Amino acid sequence: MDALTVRGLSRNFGTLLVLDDITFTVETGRIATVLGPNGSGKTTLLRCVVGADRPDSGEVLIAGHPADESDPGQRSMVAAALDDIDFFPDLSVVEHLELLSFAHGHAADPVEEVLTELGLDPARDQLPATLSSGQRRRLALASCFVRPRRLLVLDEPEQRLDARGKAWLADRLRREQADGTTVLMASHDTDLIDAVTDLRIELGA
Ligand SMILES: Nc1ncnc2c1ncn2[C@@H]1O[C@H](COP(=O)(O)OP(=O)(O)OP(=O)(O)O)[C@@H](O)[C@H]1O
Repeated sequence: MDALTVRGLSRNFGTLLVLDDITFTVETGRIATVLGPNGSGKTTLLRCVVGADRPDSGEVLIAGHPADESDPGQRSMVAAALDDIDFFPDLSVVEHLELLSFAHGHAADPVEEVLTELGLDPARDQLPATLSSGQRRRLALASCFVRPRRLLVLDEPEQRLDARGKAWLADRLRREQADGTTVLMASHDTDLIDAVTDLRIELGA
């Protein structure tokens, strides 16, 4: 079964044609990376895949079905960390993760494990506004890992991570893959791309 199919997808903003007839398929358990210079449409493509933006033409199929944000079954399959994550200002790090884990009905309770893995345990009681930019990025990634997922969509997940964080990320993505999760990410980090990518999706400038 193909986890993700994008077919003939186009998106323009006014006269600017950002995505021009993009087609690709990602098989289950593969890691696909969207590559391209600044402004080439990587974020726009990921936003169209998760339903945060609508393409002008073309379609997105998730596990063979048209992408539909209002479908609870499909929503529960897709975990995303794009670059516009809003946190609840009055919920601490641990409260955020507990809320997400609970709301998505995760069978296990992975919050403590994920806090430790992401190095967020010392900041567990802090509010988002008091976190460093790297810690906020880690919280965004942690939010994906405390919930069930079959498709993981990440926009430049390496952003703001230190060297150890980047090494962890490559390892984590390989573990996601080993668990049968499909990954679609945009990245500029050649080490990460070379370490994990099965399928390269190149966008022009
Ligand atoms: N809502 C919008 N309205 C107008 N233009 C937009 C909008 N969203 C994106 N764009 C434009 O579309 C183009 C692609 O943007 P996008 O963020 O998808 O690029 P990107 O490949 O992710 O870039 P980067 O590598 O810098 O993150 C840019 O020229 C951007 O200015």
